[in-house]
Amino acid sequence: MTLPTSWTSPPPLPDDRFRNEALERQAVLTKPPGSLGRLEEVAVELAGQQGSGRPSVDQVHIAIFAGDHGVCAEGISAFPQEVTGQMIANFAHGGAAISVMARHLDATLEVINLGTVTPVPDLQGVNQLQIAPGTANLAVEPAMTPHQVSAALQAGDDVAERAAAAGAQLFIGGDMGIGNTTTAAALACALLDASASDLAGPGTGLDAQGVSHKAEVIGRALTRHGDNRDPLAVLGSLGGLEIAALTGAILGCAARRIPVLVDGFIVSVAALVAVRQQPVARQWLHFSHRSGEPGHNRVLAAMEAQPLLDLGMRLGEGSGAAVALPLLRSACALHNDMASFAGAGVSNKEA
Ligand SMILES: O=C(O)c1ccc[n+]([C@@H]2O[C@H](COP(=O)([O-])O)[C@@H](O)[C@H]2O)c1
Ligand SMILES: Cc1cc2nc[nH]c2cc1C
Repeated sequence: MTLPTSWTSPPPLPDDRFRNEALERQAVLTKPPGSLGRLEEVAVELAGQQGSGRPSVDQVHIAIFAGDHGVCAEGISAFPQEVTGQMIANFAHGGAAISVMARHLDATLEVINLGTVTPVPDLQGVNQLQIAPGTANLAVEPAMTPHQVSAALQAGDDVAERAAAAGAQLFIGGDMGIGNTTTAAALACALLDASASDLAGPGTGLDAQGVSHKAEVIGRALTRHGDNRDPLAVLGSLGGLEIAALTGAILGCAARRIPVLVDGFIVSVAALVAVRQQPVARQWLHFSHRSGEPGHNRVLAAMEAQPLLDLGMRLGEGSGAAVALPLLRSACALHNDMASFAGAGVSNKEA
């Protein structure tokens, strides 16, 4: 399998000097130490990641990765497969949740169609790659060929390259793919040695009977796959085109020193594949929200991730990350612009 050239060595580490300086600055700002809670940690991590004394997430690059899933043949989603292609058009026309949020946040938005079952017309802002007309049915055969995995990883890395060239200070990846909660759950089961019933959830809205059928389909896929735990082998066997591209984008951002704000269940599973492939990539990740999809908890725990928000969102598209972005902006503004005890003439804590 050919891997993106940005992966020839492990990702760099964030810059400890800027991280430590940011910690020292937090200690002298006019507030009791720690009183801004997680916002302090966010600013300190961003300072180290950006190698800057004034962290900023004004310039944000959002990319939505879309693809179809052969496992839909097993009846595992509440929605029909053609919605994937229809939603790509909705992203381009500005009517999807992430389209609204990208405008609201003044972020760049691009859409990458990795491969749909129904053809999608040429649309402005949509990069049509069509690596395959969706994946194969992972319950009966490997979802992707090694060539397809390579092409999808490279597509993600290309997005990271574009984000870097545009001067992005933060990257948000989103997903769109009917059936991809089955795919993501299967991937997570294989990587975490979890059982299908632990990680199968309602996705777009299955009832309890639908969820138990979905767990049975995932169980069949896991039996077929066997016990190979190599992250890219698992990705090829049980993954999706958009999930592979997200993995490529996350590792591509880490390689280029761009912090990533991780969205919900599907993007977190792509991040898990990335972290299993290159553990240092974890140091470039911020976690935005806890999805309503129940399997998300296990995936977050495996990366020791504490998401910022828990709003019961389960949309995908990068929407949870977009909703959390203002928290990162607040963290930066407070870190950069608050007065120090000495500067404001405020007495510090008693020694
Ligand atoms: O990211 C999440 O947390 C999430 C949770 C549930 C559903 N989704 C979205 O819903 C679609 C997949 O759901 P399903 O039921 O078709 O597997 C896909 O387009 C995802 O973006 C996303
Ligand atoms: C309408 C719709 C929008 C979505 N956005 C992400 N996943 C989705 C699934 C559906 C069904």
